[in-house]
Amino acid sequence: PFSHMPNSYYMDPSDSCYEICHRVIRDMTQYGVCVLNNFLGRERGLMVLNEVLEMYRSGIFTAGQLVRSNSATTEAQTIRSDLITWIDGKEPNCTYIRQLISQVDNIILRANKMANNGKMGDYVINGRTKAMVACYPGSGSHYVKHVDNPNKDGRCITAIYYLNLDWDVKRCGGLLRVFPEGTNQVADIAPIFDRMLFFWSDRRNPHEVQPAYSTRYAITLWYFDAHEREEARRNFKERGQPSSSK
Ligand SMILES: Cn1c(O)c(C(=O)NCC(=O)O)c(=O)c2ccccc21
Ligand SMILES: [Mn+2]
Repeated sequence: PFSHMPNSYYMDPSDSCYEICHRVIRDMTQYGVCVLNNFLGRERGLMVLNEVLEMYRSGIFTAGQLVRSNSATTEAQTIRSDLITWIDGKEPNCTYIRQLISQVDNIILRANKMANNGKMGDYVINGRTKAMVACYPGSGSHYVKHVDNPNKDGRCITAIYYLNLDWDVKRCGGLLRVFPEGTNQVADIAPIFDRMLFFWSDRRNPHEVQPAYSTRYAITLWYFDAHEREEARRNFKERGQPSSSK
């Protein structure tokens, strides 16, 4: 639960898209963070989980940045040990992941239109990255405190879908701790099964993944703001760097 933020919202299959979008707009506008529980419902959530487990078993995940030896000392300092793979959802055996992605697209794009004069947080959302499927293999794997988009690369909303059945933070760790800018209070979000999380990707929401002691899966999408993205691509061109394809 959030000390200064909304309690996460328990979705119900009868919820209309309007109600959900309204909730997203309200929480993002007021807190910059929004949590929706029971996002797909147990059955479809399990189908997404099975597709991710199958992908993991097939070995297509690549190590994040496993270790970077710390020159000052001999032992290799593990800076993050996540395993990731990028998918667009059209791959074989990704039917349910594809449905999840289009469900999130639906909500984000409609919420963006519904918000006052077609903007949510003054953004005009016109695209997103591929889906990043991430696995923390347990044994203390973690992700240091960071900002997803510190330098205006165009990403405005981070959307994370968690897949972890029976996740107990006391036993398994893996808590997402968000440090919202401008307050000394934190938002602790457990990566529990069928939970959907949205937050502004910029410096308003530094966050960390605390050490995980069980295998921890999540699927992340980053949504682009049209103007910021266009500006970022222009800057890349001027600096002669190919604008990233994502
Ligand atoms: C694996 N992983 C991440 O888990 C997060 C992240 O913030 N995750 C939050 C979470 O899983 O709750 C990231 O932001 C991230 C960024 C680039 C590459 C990999 C990344
Ligand atoms: Mn992040």
